[in-house]
Amino acid sequence: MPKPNQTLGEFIIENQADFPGSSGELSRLINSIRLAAKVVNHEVNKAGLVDIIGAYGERNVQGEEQQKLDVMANKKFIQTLTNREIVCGIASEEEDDFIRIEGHNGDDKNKYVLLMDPLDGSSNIDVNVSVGTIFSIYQRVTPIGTPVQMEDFLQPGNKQVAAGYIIYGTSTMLVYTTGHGVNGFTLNPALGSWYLSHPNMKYPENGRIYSINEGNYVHFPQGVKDYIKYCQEEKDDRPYTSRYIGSMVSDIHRNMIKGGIFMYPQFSKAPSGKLRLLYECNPIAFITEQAGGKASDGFQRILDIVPNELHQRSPFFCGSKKMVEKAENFMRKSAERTDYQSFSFSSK
Ligand SMILES: O=P(O)(O)OC[C@H]1O[C@](O)(COP(=O)(O)O)[C@@H](O)[C@@H]1O
Ligand SMILES: [Mg+2]
Ligand SMILES: [Mg+2]
Repeated sequence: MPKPNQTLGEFIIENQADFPGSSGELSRLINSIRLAAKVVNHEVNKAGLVDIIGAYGERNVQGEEQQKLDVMANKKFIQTLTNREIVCGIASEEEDDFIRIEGHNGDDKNKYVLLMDPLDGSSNIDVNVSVGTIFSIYQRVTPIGTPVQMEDFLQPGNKQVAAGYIIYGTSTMLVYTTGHGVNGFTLNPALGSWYLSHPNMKYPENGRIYSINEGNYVHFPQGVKDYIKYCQEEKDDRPYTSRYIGSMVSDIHRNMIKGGIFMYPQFSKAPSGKLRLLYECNPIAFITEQAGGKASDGFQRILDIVPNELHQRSPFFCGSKKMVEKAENFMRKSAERTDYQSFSFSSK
């Protein structure tokens, strides 16, 4: 049972017991992430003082303008994990292809791959609003000792062995799961140590916060419009409160503590949604389910989606179980109506 104010280092050692016979490689990997997060936190906190905000001048594989902090965070995580020879491969939002990480003897001795969104909420960097880092860890499926392959990364989310996020906000927190519940650690900047501040995090089953970029309203599927109307209706415990930070990690973190739903659906300008399945939706969905919440693409469980591309996108509905179920009902009903209308139109 987690002890309040336990340090992350102590917690990792103590929870090694969750993995009888394990090599300790996953613990060392979490430890490396803990270190990289501190390095990035240090840079994020200086944003505005040093020349680290603004555009980097290049576009990533998704065609998005990279921010200097995107590139810095990407570099720091890759450097830290490479130096510690703790993964056999890394995939990142800021890298076109996956990176093979060889040991210093040129061997491929490690069994884990890491996928990451090094800086989440890039549009908020310059305006001093909280941003984050998201990571997802899998055991490779190709033999140890051979070069890592694309199939090691294109695994469904239900195969994750660990996932987490770091939030660089009013305080800096690392929240993660290894499939045994969700725990949150707060960095004490003076001591440089992470302390267990949020043991055993649980989503309230229901909530009163809905989180979506309503600026896209007219382009949303009818089911989403119906659900937003439902949230805004003067009835029972509604209307709900609308909150949207625009950094997914921060919106999700708030909803997990207070109860709520976060939605980034498909819409006419983004037919598959915006968020990336492998390093945004999957890790957040794993944490959400481990905290008693629910995550889907409006119809299917996110963790059961079988990926076929490294940077593929997915619609995302995530949060308190009852709220996500309600939103899914509206999506299903409107889909049935559309099917009926297209059927009745086609049969005429
Ligand atoms: O500005 P929009 O379209 O609402 O998008 C905001 C969403 O995009 C993101 O910023 C995408 O993540 P990145 O910043 O890592 O590219 C999410 O954090 C956020 O929820
Ligand atoms: Mg992101
Ligand atoms: Mg990003």
